[in-house]
Parts: sequence; C-alpha cells; structure tokens
Amino acid sequence: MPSLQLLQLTEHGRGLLASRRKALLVASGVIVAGGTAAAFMQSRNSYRKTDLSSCNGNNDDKEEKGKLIGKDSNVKKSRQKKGGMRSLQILAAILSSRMGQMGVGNILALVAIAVLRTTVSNRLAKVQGFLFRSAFLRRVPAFFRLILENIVLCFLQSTLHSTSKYLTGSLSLRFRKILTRVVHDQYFQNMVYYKLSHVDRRISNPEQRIASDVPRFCSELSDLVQEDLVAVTDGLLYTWRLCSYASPKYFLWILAYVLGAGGMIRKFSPAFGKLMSKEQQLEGEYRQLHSRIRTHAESIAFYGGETREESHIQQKFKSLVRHMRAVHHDNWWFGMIQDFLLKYLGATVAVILIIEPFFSGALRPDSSTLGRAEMLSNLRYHTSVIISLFQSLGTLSISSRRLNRLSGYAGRIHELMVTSRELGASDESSHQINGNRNYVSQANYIEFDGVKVVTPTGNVLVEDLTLRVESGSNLLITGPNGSGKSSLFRVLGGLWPLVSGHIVKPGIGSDLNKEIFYVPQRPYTAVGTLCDQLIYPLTADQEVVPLTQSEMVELLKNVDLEYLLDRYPPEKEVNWGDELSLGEQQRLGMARLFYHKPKFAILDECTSAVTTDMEERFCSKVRAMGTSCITISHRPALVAFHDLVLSLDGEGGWSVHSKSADSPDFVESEHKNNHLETDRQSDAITVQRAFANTKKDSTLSSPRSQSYFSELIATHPSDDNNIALPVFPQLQSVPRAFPLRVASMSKIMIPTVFDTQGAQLLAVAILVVSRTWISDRIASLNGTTVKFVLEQDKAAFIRLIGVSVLQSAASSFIAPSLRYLTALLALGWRIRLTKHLLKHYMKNNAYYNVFNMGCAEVDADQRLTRDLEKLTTDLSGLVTGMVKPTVSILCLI
Ligand SMILES: Nc1ncnc2c1ncn2[C@@H]1O[C@H](COP(=O)(O)OP(=O)(O)OP(=O)(O)O)[C@@H](O)[C@H]1O
Repeated sequence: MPSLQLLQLTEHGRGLLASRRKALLVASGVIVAGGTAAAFMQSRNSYRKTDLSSCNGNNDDKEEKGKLIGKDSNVKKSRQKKGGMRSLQILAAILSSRMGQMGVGNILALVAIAVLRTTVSNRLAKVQGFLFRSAFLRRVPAFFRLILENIVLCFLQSTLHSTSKYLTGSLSLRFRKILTRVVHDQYFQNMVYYKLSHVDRRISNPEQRIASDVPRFCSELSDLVQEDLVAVTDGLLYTWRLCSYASPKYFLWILAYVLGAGGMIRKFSPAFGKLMSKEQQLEGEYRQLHSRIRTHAESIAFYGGETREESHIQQKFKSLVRHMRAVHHDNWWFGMIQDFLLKYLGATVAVILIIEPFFSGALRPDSSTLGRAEMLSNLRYHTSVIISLFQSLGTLSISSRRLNRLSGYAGRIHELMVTSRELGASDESSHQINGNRNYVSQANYIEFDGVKVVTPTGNVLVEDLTLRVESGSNLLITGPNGSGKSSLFRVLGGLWPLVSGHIVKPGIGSDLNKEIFYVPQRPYTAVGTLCDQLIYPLTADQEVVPLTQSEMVELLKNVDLEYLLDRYPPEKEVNWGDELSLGEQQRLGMARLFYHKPKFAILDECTSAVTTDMEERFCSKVRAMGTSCITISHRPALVAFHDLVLSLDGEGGWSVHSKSADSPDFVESEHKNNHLETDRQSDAITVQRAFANTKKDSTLSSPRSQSYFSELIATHPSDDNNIALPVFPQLQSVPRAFPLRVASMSKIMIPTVFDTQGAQLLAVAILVVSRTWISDRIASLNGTTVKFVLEQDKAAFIRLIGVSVLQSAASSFIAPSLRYLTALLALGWRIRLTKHLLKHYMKNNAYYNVFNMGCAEVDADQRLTRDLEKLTTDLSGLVTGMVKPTVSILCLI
C-alpha cells in the first residue's frame, strides 16, 4: 500500500499533532457549548421582549407576564400549530382536486425524474467505486472506459437536475394559478374586497396575502414535493441495495437514529409558522405605508407632511427589523441543534456504519491485492449508499419543520378565504330570507321600509327610515356631514349589511349597476383609454353595441370635456387619476352616467367640484334622459330638480318634504330621536330652511341672474404678447454607469471598514477559516480511516470516532453561525439603504416628483420595499459565497 504509507508521519510529528489537536478540540468544544447556550438565551430573551412589548408597552410587570406567557404559550402554540396544519390540509385538498390532468402529469413527470435521478446516482457511485479499483489494479483501458461512463452519467445527472427544477417551477406556477383563482373568485364576489377593508377589518392587507403569500406558499410547497419525492425514491432504492449486499440492521440503525434525532428536533423547534406569518404581516404593513405615500403624494406634499410620514414609515420598518432579528436568532440556535443532530453527528454515525462491515461484516477485505482493490471499490459504493440513506431519511424527518413553516403561509391564505366566503355569503343570505324582518326584494322602484343604518363600528346613523322613490321621481338628500347620507346607499348597495328593515330595489345582484348607477364624490378612474373611462365598469368585450367616435364626442360634449380628445389619442392608456383635475374627473364620471343610462342614478355630491352652471345642466340632462336622480347635496339650488327632499339630522332622525308643499313646515313623514335639539339637529334645520327659501326664491339662486363682477379691472394679455413658455422640466431618469452606481452603493453599505458590517464580514472570514481547517481535518480523518480498515485496527478507529464527534460539534456551530451572519449582513444593509433612500425620497417632494414628472413608471414604493429586500439578501449571499472560496484557497496555499 504505497499510497497509504506516504500518509504516515514521524513519531515526533504525530505526537506534536496529537497534542495540538487535543487543545484545539477542547477549545472548539468550549466555543460550541458556550455559543449555543448564548444564542439560545439571547434569542429567548429578545423574543420574550418582543412578545411583551407587543402585548403591552409597560415593562413593570414583565416577570408576571413572563410567567403567564410561559403557561399559556404551550396551549396557544399547539392550537396555532393545529390550525395552521388544518389550513395546510385544506389548501392541499383544493390544489389536488383542481390541478387537472396537466397537474397530475407534472407530478408524474417529477416522480419519473426522481426515479431516474436515483438510478443514475446509484450507477455513478458504482462507477466511481470501479474507478478506484481499476486505478488500484492499474487497468488503464477499463479506467478510461469508466471515466467516459462517469462523464456521460454526470451529464445525465445535470440534465435531470435542471429538468426537475423546471418541472418544480411549472408545478409552483400551476399551484399559484389555482389558489389565486380561488381567492380572486371569493374576493371579487359580493363586494368582499370592500367589506374586508371597510367593514370587517379582521384581515389587514389582503393584497399582501394574495400577491406575496400565495406565490411563496406555492413555491415552497412545490420544492417540498420535489425534494420529498427524491428522498422517497432514494430511500427505497438504497434500502433495497443495502439489504442486498449487507445486513438490514444498518438500515434499522439509520432509521432509529433519524427518527430519534427528528423527534428531538421537533421538540426544540420554534413556531416557525407563526414567526413567518407575523413577518409577512409586518412586511405587508410596511409596504402598505409606501403605497399610501404614492397614492396621496400630492396631498402630503401640499401639507408638507413628509417628516410625519417618514417617522411613521421608520417606526413600521423598525418593528419589522426587530421581528426579523428575533427570527434570525431562532434560526441560529435551532440551526445548531438541527445541523449537529442531522448533519454532523449523523455523519459520524454514518462513518461507523460505513466502516463497521469492513471490520466484521460481509465486506471485510482479504489481504490479497485484488481483495484490497475490491475493498476500495466497495467502500466508495457503500459510503454513497449510507450517505444517501441518511440524507433521504433526514430530508423526510425535517419535512415536518418545513410543513410547519408552510403552515404559516397556509394559515394566512386560508383565513383570507374563510373570511371572504363569510362576507360574500352574508350578502346572499339577506336576499333570500323573506321570512325575516330584514331582507331585500326586487321591484321597479326603490323603497326603504323601517330601515336602520348602522356603521360597522355599531353607531346608529338613521333610525327606522321609511321612504319610497318611484321610477320617474327625484329625491334630494341633505343633512350635516357624517349624518349618514352616503351610508344609506352603502346599505342599499349591499356594502354594509341590512341590520333591520326591508329594502326594495330594482336589479338585485349582478344587474345592480344597470338599474342603479352610483356616481361617487371621490371619482374613480380606471387605468386605460378615454373610451375605457366612459364605458366603465364594462370592458370593450362586454359592450353590446360598441361606442362610436361620434357618440364618444357627444358624451364628452355633455360635460364640456371634448378637448380631452385633442390632448389624448384615443388608443393612449393614461393614469387619469394623476393627470386630470378633480372637477375633470367628476365630469368624466357624469359622462359615464350618460353612457349607461340607468333607471336610477345616485349622485353622491358628484358635482361638488364642478361649476354650478355645469351642475344644473347635468341635472336637467339626467332628468331629460328619463333617469330618476337620488342626489346627495349641500347646494340648495339643486332642489329645483327634485320632487322630494329627505333631511337627515345626524342623530338618527329624518324628515321628508314634498315639492308640492310651499311651506318648509309641511312634513310628509318624519322620525325624531328625542325632544332636545342638539347642535347637529339645529345644523340640519338651518340646511332645511335654506332649501325651503331656495324653493321660494329659486330665480334668485340662479348664478346666471347674478353678477359677480361689477367693474373690469384687468384681463389676460392678448395673444400677440404671449411669450412661449419653456416645456415643463422632466426628471432625468437616465441611470448612471453601472460601476459608478456600484461604487456609490458600496459607500452607503460599508462607509468604513470598522463598522458593524465590516466586523460582520471579518467574523464571516474567521468562521470560514475555521470551517476550512475542520474540513481539512475531516478529509485527513477519512484517509486515516481507510488506513485503519486496511490494517484492521479497531482501537485506533474508535479513537478516531471520538475526535470526529468533537469536530462535528464545531462544524454544527460554524455553519448556522455563517448563515446567521449572512442574514444579519443582509438586514444591516437593508437598514442602511432604506435609511439613505428614505432621506432623499422624503426630501424636496421627491416622492411626488418621482411619479408626476415623467417618471410615473418608476414604482418607487416597490423598489424601496421588495426590491431592496431581494437585493440585500442576494448581495450578502454573494459576498459570503465569495469569501468562502477565497479564504479556503488562501488557507490551502
Ligand atoms: N367603514 C366605516 N366604518 C366605521 N364608520 C364609518 C365607516 N364609513 C363611514 N363611517 C361613519 O359613518 C358616518 C356617516 O358617514 P357618511 O359617509 O354616510 O356621511 P355623509 O352624511 O355622507 O357625510 P358627508 O356629507 O361628509 O359626505 C360618519 O360618521 C363616518 O365616520
């Protein structure tokens, strides 16, 4: 055995190495034990602190609460776990029932690939064993033939690997399509999207659950399916192989070890599902604040509210960072336990199982050259079998932890589905139950019969309202701010539940918009062409008779907006909400009404931002069209266009005046809450009197009969004197050169070498040096092991196993610590970049300019949140990934 003899050291060298090794092993043992304990304690403390502060800001009764939390947490934890797992089962059932033939085909293809991968890797291990044998026996032709086979198998393996990745990606996409469709169906049914955020409020940020939790859940689930399939096929094939050439006891030992270790891991495992769910919630709230800034940029800029907004965003970001730190800590100490039990101690147990049959089992080598060559070949193959079995059973045993993590996402998605279903169903039931006191029925008119309007928070706005609006008559609703004028229609439209009374209206359900068309005070403009605005909510495909160019001109002329046709080409898609003034948007809303020609139109102060002239023209045109108006307005001039006036007093009381009555005292019907006149009621009476007076002197109220200006003082200069103004300055969005961008980003991320991130990078380098040293020791141990097998030196082999256990412990400290430092590095960079960008983003109205000066396509909120998170995670992974080989190469040199 010349090659093994070369490994022998001198007596002195061996002694020196042995004493050094002992010292290093003791030191690493102390570091590991201390590190694990410190990480565990720190993590517990920080987690408890976070929990307490989220329960109550007061720290005085911390101890008492700690005890309480200790008692309750176990019950709560297991309840949450069960709830999450139940949600996971339900989502899995939905996915399997809806995936169809293509989905089944996808999974079958993954099974086939898993079987092929296992077969190829089994053959590869065999071929590599044969390679050792032919090299040992110096059989050159066989060696080259085996090298060729090895190359072909490696190529096959990489092809199968990427095919498997592709199929996993497709499966994830299929899962996403199914779940998104299911969630969307419920979300868009019966105005659930409105009720979730305005009425129910159990679910914050449903959009985060749909757009972020669903894809993450699907991607992790498909990865789990793929990895578990490979683990099962590996487990089955290698168990069969092992039992065919050695005793089944080896398999039983592995199984017992993995089950025991898996059980211990489960015992220690933090509630990852709950942690993940909270992380998603905090991330959603943080993103929500950024999109609010985008939506309300102009108002914030006019108020100069950036400091207030920035501090709010910083606060949310801080709570997200605090939670992420706690999660990283938990991952750290738990990673040490998991890595030690499954990876490193597992590897030591594997070494015993690999070598044992070569000492006493069926694979014991004989002393001939051929026997030794056979032993090398068998050792390579047997090593591969045992390692693969450990890996596959290990993967299966930690599946529960991964399922626990998945259950966090599943819980959030399922909660959204259940709440949506509940909110959607509650609407349907109120339509059907005719025996109940509160129900909705269909007729050609609108009637409220004993209807009570109650806000989602339980405030009664209108008591016992009884009122009928026939088709062809017009109703004006008035009353102080917040008296419930709009809320009346929230109940009529089914946005708020009907708690008591009976409503009759035309077109229940899907036909509602055809019969009753609501024009809100805050106009809504969809992204699209000008034509899309007019036909909204219909799409071009849904139009029975497509809108012609001349009809479009006519509609726009009705509201004096025909100049928009010159400004915007017909096919141009515009974000109208950003480009039109409030009055223009309101007029677009009016034009929409002329397009739809509904039976009833609810005009909810929809003319508040247009001129009184326009308002009056609009009202008379709507009447001429044959549409009955129900108008909410504070403008007395509009009374001329209505037959009935409903006045709300803001205290639950109401009264109805008919047009035929000259006197304001003529009350057709009324309901008063109490006899004492409150401020709001006297406010309501003042408004009523104004309306009554207007009825008497309606000619006086006409703006056309009054002259606002008695004397002309100045007018605009004539066209000849007009000087051409420069074009409005547009922001330059041309990016700087890539190296310059990288340089300025590095300056923000690592301003000095001696800061936290610099220290973290140094710690990464130290850990990588230790890891390289340990890997080197393990490699040398493996060589020595082969020597002991060939010498059949059992005692030396057992000593070696002891050393291996300690080295494993050190490794199980280093690997999770590296992962932890990488995560901390990413978090630190994210904090730095966020702070830096926010400082500039919230200064000099940059958050407004970015959307309104030619950079509307720059989705700054997305870039500040999701993109920054991805960038820093990838970057820290890349940096530690680069440090690792660099340090390893330096160590080797
Ligand atoms: N989603 C909601 N949850 C709880 N309370 C609400 C909700 N929406 C409205 N309210 C409350 O209901 C009351 C009536 O609101 P509503 O919009 O009907 O007023 P209004 O009479 O139309 O007022 P204005 O003249 O100012 O438009 C207000 O006090 C408001 O705060």
